[in-house]
Amino acid sequence: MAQRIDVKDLNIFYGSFKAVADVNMTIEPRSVTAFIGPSGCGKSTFLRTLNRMHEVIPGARVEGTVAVEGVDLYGSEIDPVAVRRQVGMVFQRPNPFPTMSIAENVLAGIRLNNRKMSKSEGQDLVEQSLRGANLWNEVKDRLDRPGSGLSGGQQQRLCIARAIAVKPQVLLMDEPCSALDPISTLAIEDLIAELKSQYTIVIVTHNMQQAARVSEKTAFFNIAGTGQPGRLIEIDDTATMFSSPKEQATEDYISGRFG
Ligand SMILES: Nc1ncnc2c1ncn2[C@@H]1O[C@H](COP(=O)(O)OP(=O)(O)OP(=O)(O)O)[C@@H](O)[C@H]1O
Repeated sequence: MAQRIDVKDLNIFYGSFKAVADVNMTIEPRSVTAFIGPSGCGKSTFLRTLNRMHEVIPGARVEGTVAVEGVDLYGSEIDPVAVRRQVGMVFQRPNPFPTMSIAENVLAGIRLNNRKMSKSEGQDLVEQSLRGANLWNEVKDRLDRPGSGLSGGQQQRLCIARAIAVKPQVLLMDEPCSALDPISTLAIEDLIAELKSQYTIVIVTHNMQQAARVSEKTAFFNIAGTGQPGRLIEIDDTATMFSSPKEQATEDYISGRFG
């Protein structure tokens, strides 16, 4: 199911402000790629262009291409809704639908996509997705209770279950652990390690140890100054990035000298 992403000459705008300039990168399937860099360098903005969430913001647009398995997501014949089904997203704050039950939350993405399924098919998918998100054992006896009654870490795993229920090829995660305690963070990191055998995973994180723990590749973004666009400085194997990066700016950031 995992797919490769090729980004070419990507420039990202909010109105006339160029927020990110000239990104070229390949994101490998069945692996985790981490985006790191100082605040405002455009990590989240870039992440949102990988499933066309960026253009939901009025005035926001991109130039360049984002190809998933060779197909440009921004091609004129491409339906953005289909893109978001293929490329799922998990956000910083767990955001289950508060009035829906745990089971309904898992199926919410399917329902939005208007897919009809029988009750037993729905039940199977709920179980399969919750198992996939390492949450089944904790919630199997209260599937009809509100998703908002779970702990923060459980809610985030519920959101991951909701994302994988639509069977995406790619999972984008924007600081998925920043609102979680260390134990829940570990649970999510373990889950990411399991999911990467099936999905292409991209994670934005401020936590350098987390990038080192979970990812195969790390991309460092930087910004030259206020009002300047963010740029990709380098992307390499995570072990190399954290031991012998090619660029001085990467070394300075990783060693905590700035950012
Ligand atoms: N909705 C928006 N409208 C206009 N400008 C925006 C919008 N969202 C982000 N920006 C700007 O785009 C630039 C990149 O922001 P972005 O949030 O992508 O950075 P980031 O690296 O993810 O930062 P952080 O680590 O603080 O989350 C910033 O200058 C930001 O102010």
